[in-house]
Amino acid sequence: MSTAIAVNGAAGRMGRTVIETASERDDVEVVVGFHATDAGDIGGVPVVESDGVASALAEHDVDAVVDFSTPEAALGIVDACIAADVALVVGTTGFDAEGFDALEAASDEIPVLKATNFSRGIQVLLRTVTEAVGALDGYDLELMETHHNDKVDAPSGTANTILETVQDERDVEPVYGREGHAPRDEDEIGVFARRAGDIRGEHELVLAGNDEVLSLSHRAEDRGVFAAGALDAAGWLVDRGDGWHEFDDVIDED
Ligand SMILES: NC(=O)C1=CN([C@@H]2O[C@H](COP(=O)(O)OP(=O)(O)OC[C@H]3O[C@@H](n4cnc5c(N)ncnc54)[C@H](OP(=O)(O)O)[C@@H]3O)[C@@H](O)[C@H]2O)C=CC1
Ligand SMILES: O=C(O)C1=N[C@H](C(=O)O)C[C@H](O)C1
Repeated sequence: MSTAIAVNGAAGRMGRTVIETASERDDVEVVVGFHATDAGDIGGVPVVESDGVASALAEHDVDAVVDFSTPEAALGIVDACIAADVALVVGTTGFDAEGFDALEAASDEIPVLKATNFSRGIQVLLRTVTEAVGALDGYDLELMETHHNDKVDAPSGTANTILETVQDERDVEPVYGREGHAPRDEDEIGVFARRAGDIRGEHELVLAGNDEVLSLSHRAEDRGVFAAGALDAAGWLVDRGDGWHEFDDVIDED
């Protein structure tokens, strides 16, 4: 039986990609989409206004919502998901601490899975970051990301996740985009965000020391990679209980 999915942010770059990616699979079906205003029909999927989310979840018998929208729009559907007892997969980035706490609180009542990056390669990169930073004590660390020119949050959610992963291993302070007289401190990590063209998403952590440079990098070549991971997560999540879940657990169980 396929998982019935609703897409929040259906008219956006990722929302449209999720609808297209799901249309090529048998295990998931996008049954409805949500947009701030009436967006008609996208890829054969009815898209309803966000004030109709609660009734649409019931009417379309939705199992899971996949959200790629804005922090405000994501938080705007949480109560409806709880009321309908629907699992929530969040791909949106750029939440502040309060927004993140609201998602965590929702996970007391429904299954919630949030990932800043639904590519499998990035999950493996995160594991590698832990190993490399743990093993290469004292190496200088620098973090770079590059995205399309319409991206609004910086650094990217993924860069923040890489930074947190580094900080779990080593006590480093981020310095964002150096400028002027800015000698490097041994306990800092430079963080840089570039925006250009339609670059799907590039991340690189450089570890330099001991007359060598280790570069851990990832490049997404198509938004379909994120859509596929989010749909995998949705199918996995509907069989789980209420609580906070990680994408790493999804790829571990394949
Ligand atoms: N976790 C991951 O793997 C990935 C995460 N992302 C993240 O996903 C998010 C979306 O990215 P992207 O698709 O490129 O951005 P877009 O701006 O293309 O899409 C966001 C969409 O959400 C819509 N929206 C605004 N308000 C609402 C609302 N109240 N209800 C429903 N929809 C609404 C926007 O409409 P309008 O334009 O009319 O305002 C827009 O169409 C970003 O935070 C991005 O960082 C992106 C790729 C991968
Ligand atoms: O906005 C994007 O495009 C992307 N956003 C995510 C992020 O902020 O890390 C994931 C991916 O890099 C694409």
